[in-house]
Amino acid sequence: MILDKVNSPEDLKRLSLEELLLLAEEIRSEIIRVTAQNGGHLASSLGAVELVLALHRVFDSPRDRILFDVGHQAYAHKLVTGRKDRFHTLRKEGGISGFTKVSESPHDAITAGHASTSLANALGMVLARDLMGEDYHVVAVIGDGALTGGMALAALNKIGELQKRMLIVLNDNEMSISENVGALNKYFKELQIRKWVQDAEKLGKNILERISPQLFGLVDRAKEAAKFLLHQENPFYAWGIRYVGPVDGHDLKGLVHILEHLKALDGPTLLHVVTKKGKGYKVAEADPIYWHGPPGFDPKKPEKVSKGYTWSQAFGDAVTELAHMEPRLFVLTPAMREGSGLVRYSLEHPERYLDVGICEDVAVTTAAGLALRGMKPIVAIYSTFLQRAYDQVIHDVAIENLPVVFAIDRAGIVGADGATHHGVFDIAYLRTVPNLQIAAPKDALELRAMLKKALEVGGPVAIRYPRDNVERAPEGVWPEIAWGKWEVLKEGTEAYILAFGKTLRYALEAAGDDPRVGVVNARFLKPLDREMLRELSRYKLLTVEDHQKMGGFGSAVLEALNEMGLKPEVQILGLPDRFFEHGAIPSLHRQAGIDAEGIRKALAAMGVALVHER
Ligand SMILES: CC(=O)c1sc(CCOP(=O)(O)OP(=O)(O)O)c(C)[n+]1Cc1cnc(C)nc1N
Ligand SMILES: [Mg+2]
Repeated sequence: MILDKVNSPEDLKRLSLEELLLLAEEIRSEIIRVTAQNGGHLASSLGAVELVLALHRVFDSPRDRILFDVGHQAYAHKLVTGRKDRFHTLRKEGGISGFTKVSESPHDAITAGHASTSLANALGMVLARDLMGEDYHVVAVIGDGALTGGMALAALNKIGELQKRMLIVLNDNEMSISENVGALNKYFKELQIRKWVQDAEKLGKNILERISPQLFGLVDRAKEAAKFLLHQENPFYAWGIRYVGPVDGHDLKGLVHILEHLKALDGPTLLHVVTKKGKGYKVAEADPIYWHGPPGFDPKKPEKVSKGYTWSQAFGDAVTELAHMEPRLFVLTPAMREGSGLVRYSLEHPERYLDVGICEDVAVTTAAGLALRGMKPIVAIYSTFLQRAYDQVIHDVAIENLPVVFAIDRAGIVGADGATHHGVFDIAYLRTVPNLQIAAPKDALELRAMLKKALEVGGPVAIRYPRDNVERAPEGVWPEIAWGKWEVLKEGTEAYILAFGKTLRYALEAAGDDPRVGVVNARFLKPLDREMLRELSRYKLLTVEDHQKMGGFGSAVLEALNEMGLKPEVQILGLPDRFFEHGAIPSLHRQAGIDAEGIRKALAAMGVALVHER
């Protein structure tokens, strides 16, 4: 195998073009093999193989800095930068990350996972380079989806003004996770010379060149002039950035040629490459949405596997039904239609659905605008990505107490996507916001009850639920819920575990049938159910949450007890003050001590050693 000879990008420079082409196919097979075992971002990484090889052929990483926006398309990059022997550990606990990670390799220029960060990072690097009088290239690879993020567009504006030497490679496959959205995306389609036109052009060139080189030269110059005119209103020109393209992102030879040329240019240049998401693997090319991030699969017989009924689907089913009952309901997603369970909703209520692109800030403030004019918006958003819109939650929604509902998916540890994707800060960053209420349902029925009630509350409400399966709730059933009230699931004589969401299962498992330990579904985190808390303050209390300990639910309980002048023995279980890497959710929960075992240990330390513990 040629890949056996590649231990660093240096080795790529010694390969012939034929060997490079063979290497691309070997890399594709290795990406498919390992993603089939471990799951991962298959289609994105398959689409970037030639681009990665061309970049590492032309540039000199790690001296030159090559940044990958989101970092999920960088499996080929990992394979040619000394990690091929560890590639089988991709996304596994203790293994290599599924994204680029500075601490993992000198070739990983940024730690990524959240979109749209590469251009501002690159801007910082070129400023540092020039201030320190150093001389290296900075290349940022950004997808058409990531380019819909405000951070990226704002960075372009600054990059164009400063005119620092850097190369931006737009990897345009017309896809985000779903089909890409936005005016720029439409513009790229117009700009792109369709494959069939490119082929026709190549055919025309061959014929014309044979007939009359002069005529060919004339036609070619006319085409270039037309393209130049076409590009004049090119937004990148407005941003002061040299635009080159669109070029075929799978033509390895052509990419190497053009990158060699662009490498010599000064100022900022954007090379627009057109790729096929899932390139080289038929099922992924045919359905880049499913194969964006499949769980494991049989590489010989790749089939879609059902992940079971999830909280996301329970949410999607609930809002789809709700929208028939509430004509002012409007659902927004920042580029996570599938992940947030909104495919059915988007088909049944297209006029009250909006995918804003990868810009959570725009999603939240657009919801504010909708609420100001009488609509009832729901922002469907992952906990980790809501971090991108914290000021918008405060400034545009909470201050005026607007009726916006935040359906916060992936709340808690999420597993293989690791530290950049765990949703473990939202309680802390939301509970300090006045007017905003926070709830966490124990099952799909309670989720339906909370969503329906939240639309009537009249102010902002955040409802958080985990990345997990859940038992389906019957359609058409809308139970009532005592808003703000906790629920005792099991009585106890000595201690009570206050839990919600996913940790409730651990609490019930830990308490078992021991009469001394009660379990409370503390489903309202703000406001807390102070009346029940006062009653329970006669017992020892153990709070448990799938969230950072600092600033979380347990902190809120302590603050409330303090304000009420109550001093029961309280222990808080939550994630310690560090980042959790990628790994299996149960294993990470065990490490954090928030699973049934951790709860039993904490109770034993409080003098309540459970019956089967004796
Ligand atoms: C991995 C992940 O979380 C991805 S990959 C991806 C699509 C990126 O599209 P792009 O065109 O940039 O790349 P492509 O896959 O090669 O087409 C999204 C929306 N997400 C979720 C997401 C949402 N919001 C933010 C701020 N960051 C991320 N990463
Ligand atoms: Mg894309």
